[in-house]
Amino acid sequence: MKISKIAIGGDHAGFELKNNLVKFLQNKGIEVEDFGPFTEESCDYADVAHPLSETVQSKKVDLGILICGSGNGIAITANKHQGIRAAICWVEELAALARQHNDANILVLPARFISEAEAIKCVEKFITEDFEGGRHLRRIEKIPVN
Ligand SMILES: O=C(CO)[C@H](O)[C@H](O)[C@H](O)COP(=O)(O)O
Repeated sequence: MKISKIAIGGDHAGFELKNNLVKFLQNKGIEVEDFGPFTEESCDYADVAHPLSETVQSKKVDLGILICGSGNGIAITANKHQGIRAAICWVEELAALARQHNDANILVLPARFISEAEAIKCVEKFITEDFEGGRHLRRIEKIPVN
C-alpha cells in the first residue's frame, strides 16, 4: 500500500518524539496531519486519540501514529473506535507484524520506553509492510464488538 498521508498525535509525554517523527515523515515526502499537542504542557491523551482515530476510520489518511508515555492509555482509547486496530510497538519486528498479521491502522509508540532510533525503525516498517490477508483476515474479521 502506498502511504501518502499520515495522521500523528499524542500527549505531552510524546511531544518531542512526535515532532521528530513529523520531520522524518515529511522528509520522506509523506503528508502529515498533526493532531498535537503543540506544547509540552501536560494534556490528556484521549483529547487527541479520539479525533485522530475518527480521521483514520474515515480513511481521510492512510495510517495513524499515536504516542504517549507508555502507549497504554492512548491505545485503549483508539481501540474503542470501530475499525481501528491500534498496536503498541517498541521494536521494529512488532511494527512489521502489526501490519502483516493484524492489518493495524494505528501505530502506538511508548515514548518513555523507546529510543528515537527504534521509533523511526518502527515507523519505517509500519509504512512499508503490507497486510498478508488469508488466515489473518479471517481472524481480524472476528474482532468487532465495540
Ligand atoms: O498511557 C499513558 C496513560 O495511560 C501515558 O503513559 C501517559 O503519557 C502518562 O500517563 C502521562 O503521565 P504524567 O505523569 O501525567 O506525565
